[in-house]
Amino acid sequence: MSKLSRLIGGFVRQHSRAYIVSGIMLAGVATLSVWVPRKVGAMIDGLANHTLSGNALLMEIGSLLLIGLSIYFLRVAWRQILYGAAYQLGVSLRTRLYTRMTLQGPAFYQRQRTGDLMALATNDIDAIEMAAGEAMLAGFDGALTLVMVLGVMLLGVDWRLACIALLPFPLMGWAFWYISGHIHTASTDSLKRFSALNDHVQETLSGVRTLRALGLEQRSADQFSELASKASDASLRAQVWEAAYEPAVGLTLTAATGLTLGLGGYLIWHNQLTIGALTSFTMYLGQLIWPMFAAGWVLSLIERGRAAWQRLQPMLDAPLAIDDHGTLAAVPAGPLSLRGISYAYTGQTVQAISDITLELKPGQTLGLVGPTGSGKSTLLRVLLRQVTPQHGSAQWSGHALDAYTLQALRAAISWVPQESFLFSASIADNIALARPDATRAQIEHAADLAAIHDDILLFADGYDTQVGEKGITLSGGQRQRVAIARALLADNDLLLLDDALSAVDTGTETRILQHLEELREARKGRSAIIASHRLSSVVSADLIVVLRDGRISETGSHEQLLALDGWYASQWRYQQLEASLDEA
Ligand SMILES: Nc1ncnc2c1ncn2[C@@H]1O[C@H](COP(=O)(O)OP(=O)(O)OP(=O)(O)O)[C@@H](O)[C@H]1O
Repeated sequence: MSKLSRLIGGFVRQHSRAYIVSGIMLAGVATLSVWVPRKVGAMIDGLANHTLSGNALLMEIGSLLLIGLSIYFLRVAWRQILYGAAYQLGVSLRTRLYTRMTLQGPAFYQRQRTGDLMALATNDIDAIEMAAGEAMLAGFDGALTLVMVLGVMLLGVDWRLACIALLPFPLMGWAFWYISGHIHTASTDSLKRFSALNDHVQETLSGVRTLRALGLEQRSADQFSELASKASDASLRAQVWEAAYEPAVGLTLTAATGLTLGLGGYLIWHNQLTIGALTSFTMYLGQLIWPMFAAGWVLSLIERGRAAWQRLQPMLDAPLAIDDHGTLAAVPAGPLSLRGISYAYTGQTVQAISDITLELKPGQTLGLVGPTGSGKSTLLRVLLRQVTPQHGSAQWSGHALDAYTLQALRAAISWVPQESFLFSASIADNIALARPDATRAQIEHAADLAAIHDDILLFADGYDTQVGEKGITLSGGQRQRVAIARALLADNDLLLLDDALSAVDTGTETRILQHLEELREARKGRSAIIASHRLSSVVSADLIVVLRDGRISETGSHEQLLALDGWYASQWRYQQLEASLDEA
């Protein structure tokens, strides 16, 4: 696993200018800060010895004020420059994660929880950003101040005082090491618990109607409250450990001050040290507070960043569920041919589809029917390359499906799944999703073919009606027809309908199917695969394939299958009877 330091190192190199400029400003701040106690010490000695005139004293005070102002402005400037750069790391990590997530296939999302991924994109990346910005600079600032202050204490004031003052520091080093280990564990736990909380919120919001319908609001609220208190406990544990730095610093500095005053008093008593020098020295000791706190703070930011990076990196590096090494950038017209295709989902011993062999010529329509769970959707997923079959070969126009780039393959297919997703946008924009340049007339034509045009006109804003999260809710059947309109507008070579008419009444279904047929007549070469429970959807298909337990059990035209008197024929009779009862 690559380390956080490597990630940050690469980032610092990339933004070296910002880091160098901030570093120089910080060095300026440190130099000015170190100068102050020496000036104050000299002033005190001057006052004590009556060698400082009133004018000189005013000048000294003025120059101290000037130094204070310069320190203030330099601090503001370096923070702005540095954070501007550090936020870029957040942007770049978020973009990397987002891009990776858009490329991942269903297998990846089956393993990951949405709330967790959202937490990674927000909370965890924030923690890494802090490690690259705040921690880097506070670390540099603290280290520089420490070296300069120690240097001045040792060489500029009194080496004996410096040596005695440093005695308690190794103990503080040990305490820091011990605390940071606990912070790492507590931070990992806290990030995980925040993810779980996020996940619960996401799932509740998606399934809020089901929750309400089943009267599970209270149970869900209780679960939320439990997760929230666990998340807050975990966060508190991390904070408690972080707070432990402060007493360690306080104790060390108190011990150092005590030792300094003891030795300082002795040296003054024996005329080996001036009062001004002891004042400077204790001021320098005070200046060590910041590097000490910085060290604690930096350690905790780095541990949080490391914990976040350990969670984020596997997501960024997770191999794509579907490899995309094809080179052909377009799918030419030609037959689709499957030979002995078998596929079992990850972790499943039973194959979802077994030994599927079939051929679809350009312009043909294939009907795919079978009981629920018989493998219809899985077969369509193979064509979309959402899953990779373990056995057999799938070719389109003479090339294996994986010889095409995923982009090319999917651009040649219009897929309408069982549950279509509508984005938070207008109906027109939802239909034009695959063809944003489509004119309103083209959009309306596609909607007309999908038998949704009249429904849309009934909405107050017509095609501009907002749907999705912030808009109106379409009925299941309306949603399916908007999705079909979307697919028809895309006008690709192969149309896959996966039970896409299940929520539409039979009359509307017949109208849509008729439109599809007219469309295929008008545009030669367009093929379609219609997977459906309802046999009326596939009656006029050129070839109907019946799947049972993942295997092809019957094939033929509607008439041939009726003559075969197998599953198809008995299902047909049953569905016809059901339809006539419905009409009666
Ligand atoms: N992601 C998955 N992981 C594991 N098993 C799966 C997954 N998706 C589907 N299956 C299993 O594969 C088999 C075929 O499912 P598939 O969805 O292809 O059937 P289907 O014919 O489309 O069913 P339906 O008509 O109910 O939509 C079923 O046994 C199903 O439980």
